[in-house]
Amino acid sequence: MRRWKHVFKLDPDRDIDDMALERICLSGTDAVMVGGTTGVTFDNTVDLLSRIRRFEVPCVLEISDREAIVPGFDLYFIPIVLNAGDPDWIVGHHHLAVKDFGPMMQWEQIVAEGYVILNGNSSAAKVTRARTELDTADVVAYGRMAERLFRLPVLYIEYSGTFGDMELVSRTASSLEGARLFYGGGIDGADKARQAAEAAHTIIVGNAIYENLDRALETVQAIQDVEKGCL
Ligand SMILES: CC(C)=CCC/C(C)=C/CC/C(C)=C/CC/C(C)=C/CC/C(C)=C/CC/C(C)=C/CC/C(C)=C/COP(=O)(O)OP(=O)(O)O
Ligand SMILES: O=P(O)(O)OC[C@@H](O)CO
Ligand SMILES: [Mg+2]
Repeated sequence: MRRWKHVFKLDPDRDIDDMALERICLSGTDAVMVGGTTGVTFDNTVDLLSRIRRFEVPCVLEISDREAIVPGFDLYFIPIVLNAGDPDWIVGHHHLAVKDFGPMMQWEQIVAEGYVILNGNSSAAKVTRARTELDTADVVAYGRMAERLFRLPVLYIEYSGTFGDMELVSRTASSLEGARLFYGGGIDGADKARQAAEAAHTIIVGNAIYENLDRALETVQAIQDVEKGCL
């Protein structure tokens, strides 16, 4: 996970045909993450996992619903929304899930993500009642809390559905000393992928898969170009 530069996020609540799924899984992306804010069920998650498992790409579940925790993923990513207005999305659902699953959890498969949600119009912001009116200093402070207070391995800056402020992302990444900065939101092609990859450690491409697959696939090569430029 610490070496991932590019991840595709597939939503179990959205349709993807076999050909498109094959192109995603064979694209050269570092991993496929399964997740979404609404409409994620046990059944649609099992279905997507079994289709992805025809390929060798690492496959992780980002849990957003306790009813849709499916065995068989390589890793489980657990969002903790640091700027949630409703504490259930910081510790509440997690507490109930650990109460149910605690005895059978393989903790080495668990990756906790400190989320900061910055697009107030996104489903994730609405569900968690996120306080999105934040400036760079606020987000840097959340980053320091994530890695220093809570020892989280990942800070996820989430602009889901819109392309964010890369200056803010870059300054936050620079302030982290060990945690990885994941950036997701509005990466719809190579140009935005390059900008995001210059600011963050790992970029996540979601909606573009469903909106323009060819352009979404170009983001993988764009990351490789940024990497070569850094050598
Ligand atoms: C045997 C077995 C199965 C063992 C498994 C054990 C295991 C892994 C247990 C897990 C225990 C645990 C701590 C679970 C957490 C439970 C939980 C529900 C936590 C809350 C997560 C959370 C804060 C969700 C809020 C929403 C959110 C941040 C979702 C993340 C994904 C996201 C933002 C997607 C974007 O959504 P999208 O649908 O694309 O949005 P748009 O419509 O805007 O595009
Ligand atoms: O869907 P987009 O806007 O690409 O965002 C990706 C991801 O961060 C969503 O959780
Ligand atoms: Mg989405």
